[in-house]
Formats: sequence, C-alpha cells, structure tokens
Amino acid sequence: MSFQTPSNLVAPALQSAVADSALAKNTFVLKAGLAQNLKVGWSYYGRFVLFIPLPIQSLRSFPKSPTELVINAEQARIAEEAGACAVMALERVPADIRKNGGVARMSDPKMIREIQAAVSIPVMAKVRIGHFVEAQILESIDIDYIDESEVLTPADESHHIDKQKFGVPFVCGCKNLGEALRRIAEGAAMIRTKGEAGTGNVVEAVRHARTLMSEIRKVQSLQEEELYAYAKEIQAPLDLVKEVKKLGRLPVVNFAAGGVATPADAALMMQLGMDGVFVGSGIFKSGDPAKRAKAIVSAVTNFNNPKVLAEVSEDLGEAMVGINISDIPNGQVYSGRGN
Ligand SMILES: O=C(CO)[C@H](O)[C@H](O)COP(=O)(O)O
Repeated sequence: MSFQTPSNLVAPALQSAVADSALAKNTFVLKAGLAQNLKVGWSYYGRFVLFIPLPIQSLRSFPKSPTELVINAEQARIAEEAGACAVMALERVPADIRKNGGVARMSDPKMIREIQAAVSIPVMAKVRIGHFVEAQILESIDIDYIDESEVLTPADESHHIDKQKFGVPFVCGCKNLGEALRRIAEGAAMIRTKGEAGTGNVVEAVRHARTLMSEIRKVQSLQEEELYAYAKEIQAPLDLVKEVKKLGRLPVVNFAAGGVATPADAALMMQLGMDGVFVGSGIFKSGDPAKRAKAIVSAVTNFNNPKVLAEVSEDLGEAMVGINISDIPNGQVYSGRGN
C-alpha cells in the first residue's frame, strides 16, 4: 500500500471551494473534483473541511414545528449550503441511535441513493465494524466513502474490515496512535477521533485528540532504534511508526468527531491539530440546525480567529442538551468498540 502524504498544494483550492459554496447559496461547488480527490485517497490536505453527517429520514418527512427533530428535504441541503464538503447518510444521528437502542446497521441502500440524488457533494455512509459485506454493498452503489463506525453495533469483535481489498476509501475512528495506525495498516484512507458520538459533549474527542497528538510528538522525539519497542508497545506496524516520525503527523487526513456541538468546540478541535471536523447530533439536535451548521463551517475555517468565533457564536438558538459521559450506561460507550 502506498500512503498519501498531505499536499499543501491542494489546500488553497479546497479552502476557496468551501468559501465559494458559503457565498453562492444554491451553487454547489464541491462536486466531482472533490469526489475524485476523495476516491483517490485523500491526496489533498483537508484542513478546512467540515463533514456533517446527515440524517437520512430528513428526506422523507417535513418538520412538524421548528424544533422538530426530524429534518426535511430542504434541510438535506443544509450541510451543502453551509459549506460542508461531504455528508454522511444515515437513518438516525448518533444521539437518536443512542436513545433508541437496539442493533444499529448499515442504512437501506435506497435511502442512501436518495441522499446521493439530493446533494452534489460526496456522500459517505456507515458500515458496522468488521461487516465487509455491508461494505461490498455500499461500494456497489458508488458511495464516495465508507465509515467503518463504532456508532453502529459491531459485527465482529476481533477483526476490522480488510480495507485494502476495496477501491472505495474508508474512514475509521481512533482513540490513540496505535489504533489509528492499525486502521491505516488495514487500508483506512482517513482517520477520525472517536470522541463519544451523540453526546454533544466534546470531552472524549479532546481526550482522543490530545492522546494522539502527544503520541505523535513522542514518536518524533524517539531515536530510530527506540521505534521498535514503541511500535510493539502501541501494537502498531513499525513501518507506519517510522512514517509518523518522518512526517510529524499521521500519513492520512485526521478529523475530529464525536460530541462537537458548538462553533467553539469545532475551533477547539482544529486548534488541537485536527484537519477537519465531523458534526452530526450537535447540529441536528439544536434549535436552529441551518444557522448552527453555517456557524460551525465558519468556525472550522476561522478556527484561529476569536473575533470571528465570537460573531458566529452569537444568537445560535438552543444548543443540544448533551449527556455527561458518567451518565452513559455500560455497553453504550461507543468509543470502547473496536480497538
Ligand atoms: O460518523 C461518525 C462516527 O462514525 C460521526 O461523524 C460522529 O461521531 C458524529 O458524532 P456526533 O453526532 O456526536 O456529532
């Protein structure tokens, strides 16, 4: 496998694409070009990108009131109009998966096709950890990216999907460097922190980002001969540990995910060194998803500018209420799934 090194050359193009789409309300500028980039394995540097996982039932029902949690067809484009570079098609945002319980599986392909038809930006969809047949099905319907996600109920407690066998790129979650490198060795083209999805609580995403970044700094400080023992300690392939030392970062794009609920949360994750942000429940469980989505896009782009962050944080309406991690019942801590 060859690893794609982030290329700063592509960053300005991507940045302007996001800015353009925010300006040109109904003009969707992140089209095939970006999809192509996604498919060739994230050969660009996605620092200014925001992903907004999109609840799929939004295409099927209209809200009964402004605070209705089910989102309508218009809102299917919220993410796109807000400047997101991709959407994640799923039936329920993680907060609802958490609330409803039961076994969470890959979404109905018909529903995913509806999302593909509704937006022009790339569409991602989730499979259960280890469920390679769900991945084969998604690949067959030309999904742009597969998320092998701990938010769904794991299908295999010991094995992740061998992602090298697929043409479609995969994203996987991690809590630390060892986990990230194991997923990359299996073929993941993108990594995200796991955080604790559906809680509206950023604390776990922060923990995972800090752990990952400090372990990357540790690798950089080690001498070559010390890498062997460290690779063994974190249970990661030696060649990838060496690659991290050389690059001073993961060899693939790394986004924050799980619990981001405010523009400040998104900027926090960016300042901690993430390349972009996934946001789902924090937007679609808030009082004004459209406004919050735009604000979060702006926060990701202007993550180092407190004045802009203050402006976009104003008057956003009700935020997602959120859950304290200590209140999550045993077995419902998603970040512990699939190590
Ligand atoms: O796809 C994901 C994980 O597979 C989500 O992007 C992520 O975890 C979103 O969580 P939240 O709803 O808390 O924003």
